[in-house]
Amino acid sequence: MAHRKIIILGSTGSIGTQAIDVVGQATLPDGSPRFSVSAISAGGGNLELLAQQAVSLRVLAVGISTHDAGTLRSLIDSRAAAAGLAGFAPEIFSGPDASTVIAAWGAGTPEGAEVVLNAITGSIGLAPTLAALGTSAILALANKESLIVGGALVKEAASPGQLVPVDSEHSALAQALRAGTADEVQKLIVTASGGPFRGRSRAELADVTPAQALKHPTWDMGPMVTTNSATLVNKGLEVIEAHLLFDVPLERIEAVVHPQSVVHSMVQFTDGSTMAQASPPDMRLPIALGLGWPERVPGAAQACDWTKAATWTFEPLDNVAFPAVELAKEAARRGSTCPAVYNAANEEAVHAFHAGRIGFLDIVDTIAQVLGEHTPSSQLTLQSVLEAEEWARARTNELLATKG
Ligand SMILES: NC(=O)C1=CN([C@@H]2O[C@H](COP(=O)(O)OP(=O)(O)OC[C@H]3O[C@@H](n4cnc5c(N)ncnc54)[C@H](OP(=O)(O)O)[C@@H]3O)[C@@H](O)[C@H]2O)C=CC1
Ligand SMILES: CC(=O)[C@@H](O)[C@H](O)COP(=O)(O)O
Ligand SMILES: [Mn+2]
Repeated sequence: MAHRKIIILGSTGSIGTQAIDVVGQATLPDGSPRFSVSAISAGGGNLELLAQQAVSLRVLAVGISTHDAGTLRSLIDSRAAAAGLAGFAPEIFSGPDASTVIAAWGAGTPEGAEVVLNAITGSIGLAPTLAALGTSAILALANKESLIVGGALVKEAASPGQLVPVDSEHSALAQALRAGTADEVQKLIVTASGGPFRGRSRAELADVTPAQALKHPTWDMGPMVTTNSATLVNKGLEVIEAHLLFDVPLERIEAVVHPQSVVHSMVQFTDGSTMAQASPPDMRLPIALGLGWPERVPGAAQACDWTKAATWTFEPLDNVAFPAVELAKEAARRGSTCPAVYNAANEEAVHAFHAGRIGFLDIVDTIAQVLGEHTPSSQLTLQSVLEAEEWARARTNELLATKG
């Protein structure tokens, strides 16, 4: 166990702020900090918080995807002065490539990070993911979208053991997979809370509102992933994520509804044994494991309380009301640029839903239509992914303009 320098991309979000919490708590056996943060980045939607993080973590570099470097600098200056840190002046990078620059910040120098946590939301995280994989750092990946849209490109860029999942289900699978060899694995079972609309029929989903979709039953997360949990698109993305991370064929990956979100996923082995990872729903556990991988971080989160009565239930997915998982599997089977189209269409439709332009059912219906119209590129390259995404976003918005 040794001290690790980390970089956090998306530091102001749900995962980013919980990661900073983990960093503040974790110590080495001698009581010294286990982690320190050398650089952070965010979208620029919350400059106050970013400046406060930069000063309290004493980072060496900060990135924002907007062009507000001047505002950020003055916010950092005034917070640093108030904290008695005159002269504190981290490097600031601004503009659309800032997180990509931060992802590789200090690489190859003594200041370089041992772990990069990508906690950006959306497929905009692809370039930072590839940049982090171009260094010798471990990539602790919360930004599932970059793996799904980049597919083989991301896998090829990763050296063995470099890509470590932070997503709760995939962290659970990675832990359960420690119990057996690859040829002993029969199935991966990815659990789903079922979201706020679990149990509803398709007809009963027609009038649900954005506010209702943002009321997740078990997790407190950013708006995109919360909405994706409501449509089950999140589970579709996670089935593809599991397929890519663990090289298990899609037909041997199942999603099952587990409303309590305590069993985070399971591996079924060929002898009939199932290994499950269980803990109360708290992302600090998989975040800490991602930062410390392969070592656990003691005290990262509360364990289950076995002195209290508890019930865990499991039920099959309703693929009629929630066809997003089957659709994701179809996208992954077709391969190439199809998963990128699935994700891009979803990102656009979710924005339209929250803007009140379309209904809830239009989200997955539109993904299906756009995916159906897509001709996958013959070769998966960064260029073909970006082109497919651009086409999918434009086509989605064209279709959505006729709804509402
Ligand atoms: N939240 C959770 O519990 C879980 C999340 N995940 C995954 O983790 C990722 C992050 O989710 P979550 O933390 O909930 O999301 P949030 O919306 O809470 O946070 C997103 C972060 O990304 C930053 N960001 C947005 N756009 C850009 C950009 N162009 N460049 C750089 N940074 C940007 C935001 O900055 P700002 O707002 O300051 O502009 C913010 O810091 C997603 O992929 C999600 O699916 C997976 C499992 C659980
Ligand atoms: C915490 C986490 O990993 C989320 O991705 C979670 O999976 C969302 O819950 P759902 O199971 O409802 O999608
Ligand atoms: Mn998850």
